Amino acid sequence: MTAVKSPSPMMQQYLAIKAEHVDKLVFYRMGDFYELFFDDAVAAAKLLDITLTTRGQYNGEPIKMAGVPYHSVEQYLVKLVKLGKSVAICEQVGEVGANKVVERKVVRIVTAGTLTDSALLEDKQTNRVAALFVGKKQSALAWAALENGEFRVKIIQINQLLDELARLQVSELLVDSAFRLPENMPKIAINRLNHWQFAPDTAFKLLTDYFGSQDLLAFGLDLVRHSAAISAAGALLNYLKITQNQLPPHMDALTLESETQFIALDAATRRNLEITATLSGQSAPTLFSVLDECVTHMGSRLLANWLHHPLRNHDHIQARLDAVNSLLNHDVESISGSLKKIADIERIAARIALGSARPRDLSALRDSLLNLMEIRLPESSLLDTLAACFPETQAVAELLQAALLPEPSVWLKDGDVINHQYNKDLDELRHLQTHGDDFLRDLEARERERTQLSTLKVEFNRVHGFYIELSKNQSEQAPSDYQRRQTLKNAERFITPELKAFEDKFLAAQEKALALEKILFEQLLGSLKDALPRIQQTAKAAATLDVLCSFAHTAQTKNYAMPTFSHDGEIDIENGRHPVVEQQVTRFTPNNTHLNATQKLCLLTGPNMGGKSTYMRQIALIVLLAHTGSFVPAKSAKIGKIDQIFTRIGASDDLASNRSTFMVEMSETAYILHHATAQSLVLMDEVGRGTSTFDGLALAHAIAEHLLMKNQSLCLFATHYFELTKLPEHYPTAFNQHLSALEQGQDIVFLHDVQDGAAEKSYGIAVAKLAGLPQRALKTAQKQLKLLENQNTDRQLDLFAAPINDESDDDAFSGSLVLEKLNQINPDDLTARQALDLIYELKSIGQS
Ligand SMILES: Nc1ncnc2c1ncn2[C@@H]1O[C@H](COP(=O)(O)OP(=O)(O)OP(=O)(O)O)[C@@H](O)[C@H]1O
Repeated sequence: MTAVKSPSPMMQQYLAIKAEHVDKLVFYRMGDFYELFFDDAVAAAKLLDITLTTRGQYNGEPIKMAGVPYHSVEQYLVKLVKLGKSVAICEQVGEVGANKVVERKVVRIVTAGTLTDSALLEDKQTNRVAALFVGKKQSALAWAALENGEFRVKIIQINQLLDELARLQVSELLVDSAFRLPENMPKIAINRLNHWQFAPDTAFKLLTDYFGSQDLLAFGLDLVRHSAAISAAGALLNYLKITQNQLPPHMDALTLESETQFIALDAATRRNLEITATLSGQSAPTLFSVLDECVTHMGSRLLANWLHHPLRNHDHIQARLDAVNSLLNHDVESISGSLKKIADIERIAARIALGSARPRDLSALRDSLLNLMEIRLPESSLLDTLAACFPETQAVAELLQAALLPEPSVWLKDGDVINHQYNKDLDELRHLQTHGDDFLRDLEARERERTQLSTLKVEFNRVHGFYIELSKNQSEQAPSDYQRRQTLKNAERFITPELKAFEDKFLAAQEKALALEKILFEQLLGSLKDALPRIQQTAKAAATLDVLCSFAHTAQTKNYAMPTFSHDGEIDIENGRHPVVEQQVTRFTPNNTHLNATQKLCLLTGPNMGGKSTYMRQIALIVLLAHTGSFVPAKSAKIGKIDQIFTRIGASDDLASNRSTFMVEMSETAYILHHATAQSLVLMDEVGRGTSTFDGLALAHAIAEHLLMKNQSLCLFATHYFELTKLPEHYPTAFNQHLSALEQGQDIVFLHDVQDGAAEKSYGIAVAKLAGLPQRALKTAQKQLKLLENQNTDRQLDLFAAPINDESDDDAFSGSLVLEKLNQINPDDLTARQALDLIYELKSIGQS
């Protein structure tokens, strides 16, 4: 029987650490490498494409091992985090001793949502981690961005989860271990927490301790009404504490977000409008890629956030618009020029908070703060507020100016970070070193004089320290007090007692100086931590200014106009353009849009490729842009109160969740019909086309009617079903428009021009010709079409003749139509004849 050897002390240490981080890959530091063992090694070898080897034995089996060099660890971490893995970084924290295993500790856990290293983060994307709590009565989502101290929570319905994740662009979600994820989850890292980690009492205590308050009422949260929100926020804070090995000190408030703050966009709408990603997942061309003229990464990230969070409050929007307008009349270029010199101080602030800032972070912060103070802004209420932020960090800039060398070393361990005249002791130690040069020159001169040896030099190198060097020829004549230190091919190096004494003093001074610089740097970080709220505020102000300048720049170069707002339900756009498509075509045809109380649902017809989707999206994008405070691609735009934008555009199979095109289409439509209000903007593109013609037509008709009568939203309804163009005859708030095209022989020319009335034909065959369908197939299609048209004149599908079974609903529809009609008239303005006509009209509505 072979005795099983007990694991080595090092392996025992590893196993103990691994036991605490079962679900993570443990990167175990050994000298210049991070090593992974057992299953972690197998997984890492596969994921990172690195060599799998073995080292020693455990339970009689070779231990599998894989490793990555410590100096290039970041590239491996990026890969793993992108694949949704979490990594526990285990460092050597004790002194390396001869006979014992060096002490090691997990110093941080790297997860997708909690990264702060600049090398691991996307420059233009805010990285967020969220925690979901699902309670019996209430559910809540809390989220945080370590890079800027954002910490928020919102009470949500569980079916809104995907919309919220899309809005916040979350990269990591924490859920209860028992939670069943929805089928069509986006590809983000999921980490499961134990149920107890959401316990409201523990969460409440953690949060109140963190904020140093007795309760959370200052944040609008009380334990009875918001226990779900408190659970979610507490679990999240605890997770941050574990991953960062400390409570992040820079989240100074927990904000309870309300439903009414932003225009709501569901996940499908964000996708369809291609705000920050194209439908195929690319980063360009998108609304963001076209608008991003920001010169700082902070600005770009804030712009992306603004585009995903259109405001509802007209005053707040107007403040942004006024600022853009003021900048337009000023020299925007010079402000942008100054902003270009600003570093990513938002992320530097986070690194200061977490104690990982490096010397060059602080010098960049110093230079940025000084530059910001030089910027002069034109007047506007918002710009005045921003301008007032910059001097707030003057004291910080001055402290950094005093404390840091103009160009400090990259690494603190190399010294030369702290400024001269900042600390007396450091100056003295440094003096000893510079003074050392004089001493050496003096020694060299004296020794040459004494020995009369012409090749004698006194020098220093990092490995061998100080030495006196003589050429081979003259080395034999070295005085007796010269002790040999090193023999080279052509020279001998010596040391003397005097030089040795100096070396000891010099090296001690150097060591002391380095140690002192380290202490001073830590102290500096400590003082900066106290100033964090002001630094964060300045960072936010700089980012805001950058976005406003970007808006002004776009307005100027792309000919955008300032939108205006009203309290009515209307969208009135003159010469509107699609911000992205107009950049891609040589000549974009602008179009007008008039949606209001009398024209609520526009039935949009026209040939394929005629520009229907572009036109519909451009309206949504103009509305969205206006609510971010940007000027808009139009000659003018007046927009009423909007609460939500819905889109049902395009047919894409949701293969991941095994839902057919038609199923996706219907569930998105169902969601819209359940949620759209009279203040919503709804875009429907060819609903019903995913099923048979009659089913599709009947559904499209019913959906349009529902939108008209129940939701009463402002709506664009693109369709190929010509039968639907009869709707306006029965519903006065529906109206027809079409995208025009010209037929030249068998060919078709798209004019992309929106005109009143319905399209006369669909031009399907002409478009198919354009797409290169073989002549023979085209001819057959033409014949077939003639046949079908002849048959159909006899059996035209009459949707409006068909009785609707649900009489009560029918009555309600007619009733509301009558009411709507009555609301539109002023009896005093009617002649007797008009009044009589009106009675006939009302009667006919009742009978229809
Ligand atoms: N207003 C416009 N001015 C110039 N070009 C336009 C305009 N609108 C659309 N286009 C061009 O026409 C192309 C087709 O437009 P779009 O996809 O909107 O057509 P569609 O009617 O929705 O087609 P389908 O019914 O096949 O989806 C666009 O990619 C764009 O190049």
